[in-house]
Amino acid sequence: MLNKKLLQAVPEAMPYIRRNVLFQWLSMLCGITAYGVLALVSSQLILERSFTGLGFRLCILAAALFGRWFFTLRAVQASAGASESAKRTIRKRLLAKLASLSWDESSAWNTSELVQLAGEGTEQLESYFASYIPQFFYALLAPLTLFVITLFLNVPAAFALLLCVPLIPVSIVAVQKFAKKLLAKYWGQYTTLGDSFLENLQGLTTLKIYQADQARHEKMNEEAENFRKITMRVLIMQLNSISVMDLVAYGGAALGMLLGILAWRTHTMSLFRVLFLILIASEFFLPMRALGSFFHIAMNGQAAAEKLFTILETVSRVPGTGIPDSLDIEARNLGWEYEPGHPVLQDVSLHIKPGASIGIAGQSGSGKSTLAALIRGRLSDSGVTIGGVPVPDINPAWLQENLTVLDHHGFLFEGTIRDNLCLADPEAEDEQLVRAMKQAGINLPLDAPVRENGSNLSGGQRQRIALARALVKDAPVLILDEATSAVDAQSENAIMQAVKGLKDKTLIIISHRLVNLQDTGEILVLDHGRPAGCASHDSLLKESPAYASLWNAQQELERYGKESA
Ligand SMILES: Nc1ncnc2c1ncn2[C@@H]1O[C@H](COP(=O)(O)OP(=O)(O)OP(=O)(O)O)[C@@H](O)[C@H]1O
Repeated sequence: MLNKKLLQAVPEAMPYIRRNVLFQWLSMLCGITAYGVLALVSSQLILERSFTGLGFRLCILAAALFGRWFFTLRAVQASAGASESAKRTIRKRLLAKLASLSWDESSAWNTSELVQLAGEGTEQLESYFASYIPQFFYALLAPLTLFVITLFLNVPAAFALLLCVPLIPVSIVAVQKFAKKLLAKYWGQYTTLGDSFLENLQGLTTLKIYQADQARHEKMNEEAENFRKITMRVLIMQLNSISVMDLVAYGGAALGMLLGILAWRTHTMSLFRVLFLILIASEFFLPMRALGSFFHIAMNGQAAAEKLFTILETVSRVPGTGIPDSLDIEARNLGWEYEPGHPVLQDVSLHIKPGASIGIAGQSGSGKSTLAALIRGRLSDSGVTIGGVPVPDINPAWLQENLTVLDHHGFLFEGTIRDNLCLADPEAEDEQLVRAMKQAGINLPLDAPVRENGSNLSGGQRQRIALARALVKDAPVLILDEATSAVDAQSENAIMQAVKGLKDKTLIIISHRLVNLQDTGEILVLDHGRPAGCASHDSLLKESPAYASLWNAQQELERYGKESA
């Protein structure tokens, strides 16, 4: 009934949990005192019809009620503390873990699942720490305390009440196995629905263009209906088990009261004792009954926790600490496969000296971006070295400092152009920013507003601002991975001109348009992941049939394009 792993995951919550249990216990003692005074005053009024000492007793009653209110308040505060520390710790650990994973390690989880776990999943764990765990200990402590008190009132009733209490946890354990399976399924459907929703939202324009939105809508309705059904099954299971617990709790309390009344009728118990027993009998069961209701919330939290732990327990690569002493990039007989038995790169060798420029060419799917990802450390393989140090062993901060990548869609954030450029260097002066903009061939004011993802700019403007940002960063190695594939010819020229002007940088340029690679020192040609030549443009035309056929096909296409224009 207790998840040790979860408890150990948030040791910070333990002091709050201990305080919560203590305050609940003190609150219960105050409640018992109040019941005791009530029973005493009532029996006095009934039997003696006298008001002697009533004022004093009422003062004790008021003090006991105040104590109950005060300690309950403190228990609630401790509960809030436990919940806050649990949420903070779990979210921190989750984010730290995700940040420590390499790109290929983290791509095993999709975005919406992670968002759901960090949000809703962690919220559900909050109830586990704030309500379930303290209640678990309190529900053990309370009946034992009441048992000791009841022993002074009536021994058979005390034993009867104590023996009925464990029936509640027994019923909880009985549903636990079934509930666990059901809740795992519930979480599975919840994340699937979240995934579909996010994917459909992101691809809504495409769905509309291809008039596929209606079909997707129906599919999502189907998934939502399945989720509704499983939610109903969870609720039915919870309501049924709560009904069983109610039966045990109130049935047990009634039994205790009955035994007390019978003892009173046979004159073996005073009226005060009977009244006191009647008042406290339900208190025996209420903590266990509350534990039962929290149990269902806790089970939900545990289903989310199972998923959280699969992430937290992922053995991630220890980040490298190496600092290369040169920018010599080398790969010897490099191979890579995303899935076992499906090689994407085989036998690739290259050597890029500092300040050199290299083009990577090949048909779509030939492994160009994969090679770039290996060079920049996004995939954990030690086949590429920089300055003799395998890339995964290099300090990630060093890699980020020295390598900059510009892909086909440089992301722009909401704000101004200045805000976006200053991401690369928060200290950069306006003069430096303007120079980079000029170099990238863009003529817009630094304070020009940028909407989310640059939606108020043209594709060409967006990409040129992204290049300007890369220039502000001024890293010695610049990787362009299809940086011009989504822009107009004018922007493509401006970007390529700017790149050609970067004489002091190591340039790795991946482009489908081979004219963009023509001026690089060397071009590595990939054919289905295998090297098919590495030389200058002119030599490759003669020596590499794969390159020559790519070039000729492109020339043919461009000629056709010009003629038909
Ligand atoms: N994350 C991934 N998981 C599994 N396979 C992948 C992954 N990324 C790429 N691939 C596969 O690896 C192969 C090479 O992909 P890569 O993106 O490196 O090719 P590319 O030459 O850059 O293609 P393009 O020119 O179209 O961008 C493809 O068959 C692709 O399906």
